[in-house]
Amino acid sequence: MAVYTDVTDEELEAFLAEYPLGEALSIKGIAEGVENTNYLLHTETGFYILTLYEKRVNAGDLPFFIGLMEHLAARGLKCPVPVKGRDGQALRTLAGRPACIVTFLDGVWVRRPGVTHCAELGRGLARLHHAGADFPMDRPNDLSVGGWRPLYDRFRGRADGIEQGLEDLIAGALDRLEAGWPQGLPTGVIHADLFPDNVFFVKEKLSGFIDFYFACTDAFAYDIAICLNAWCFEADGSYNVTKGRALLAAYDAERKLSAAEIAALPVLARGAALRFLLTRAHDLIHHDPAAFVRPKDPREYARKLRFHLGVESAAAYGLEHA
Ligand SMILES: Nc1ncnc2c1ncn2[C@@H]1O[C@H](COP(=O)(O)OP(=O)(O)O)[C@@H](O)[C@H]1O
Ligand SMILES: N[C@@H](CCOP(=O)(O)O)C(=O)O
Repeated sequence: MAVYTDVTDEELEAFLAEYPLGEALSIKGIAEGVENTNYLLHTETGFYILTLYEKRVNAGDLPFFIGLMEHLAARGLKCPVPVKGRDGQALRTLAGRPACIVTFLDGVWVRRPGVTHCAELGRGLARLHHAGADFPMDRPNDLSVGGWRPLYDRFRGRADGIEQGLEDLIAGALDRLEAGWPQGLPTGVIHADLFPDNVFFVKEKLSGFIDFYFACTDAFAYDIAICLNAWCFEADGSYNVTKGRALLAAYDAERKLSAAEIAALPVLARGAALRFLLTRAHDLIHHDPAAFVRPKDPREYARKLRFHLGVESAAAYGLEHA
């Protein structure tokens, strides 16, 4: 359960006094999520999400995340909008944590996305990339190729305890990716964590994106590679090319992929698989048994990485003109 920080009635009352939202009618901790504390807040003016940023979020990055949500929403993308207090600020402190209220998004996330959801996602992702194109701030991706080895070093020697052979898999993939990571691809704001739990749907229509706290400046095609990993594999570990085709065709119809992006897709997909394998393995090994959050399974991403290591062309992902 992702409620790391409790808020007392007095703290909430003083916090809310800074906003034109009326008094609190109820506040409930949200069990879902991993990184931050989220509350569903009901006030006299409606429902909101109150987020307290926990240790993995660098406070210096918050103006980027808050500014990005404001920017994307102003361009018509459906995402939470930070609510400003009477002083014009969206970001302040609550219970010793940086905190922000954002608007509530309707919809639910889909546990088992189908082909139609993947097409909606592809279209939505391309729109997100277009909407972020003129966002003036930069945030380097600290979880791209340059960040993987230092992360691996924090649990090197313990990977085979998760699964026999993991150490060789990671070391081999790291060497290859560091030597051949694509450069010069079209770049801009990417979400970088667009898993199904961060995309809301109403019936089969995408109703919005949440959780922009890994967003950064990086190659657009890397965001696509993250989505192929997170949306297009089945529970048995197989890649569903029909889902991949739907995602890629819908993206390409909205934002044309360049030849360089298409050629880079297999390497980017390996990198995306390694990135989530590393963070999951790290979080599992360093897991505090007293914490409520259940670590995600790194072996799922080891399987995906092995699949991508055997892919030579984006055609294998379902891209028609690869
Ligand atoms: N703007 C929002 N509107 C509606 N629900 C939200 C919103 N933001 C977060 N939530 C709820 O909170 C949960 C956790 O949010 P998330 O941003 O993924 O947390 P974390 O950053 O801790 O992973 C979501 O699954 C969703 O149920
Ligand atoms: N999507 C990541 C973990 C981050 O969790 P989120 O709740 O912030 O999306 C993974 O699956 O490893």
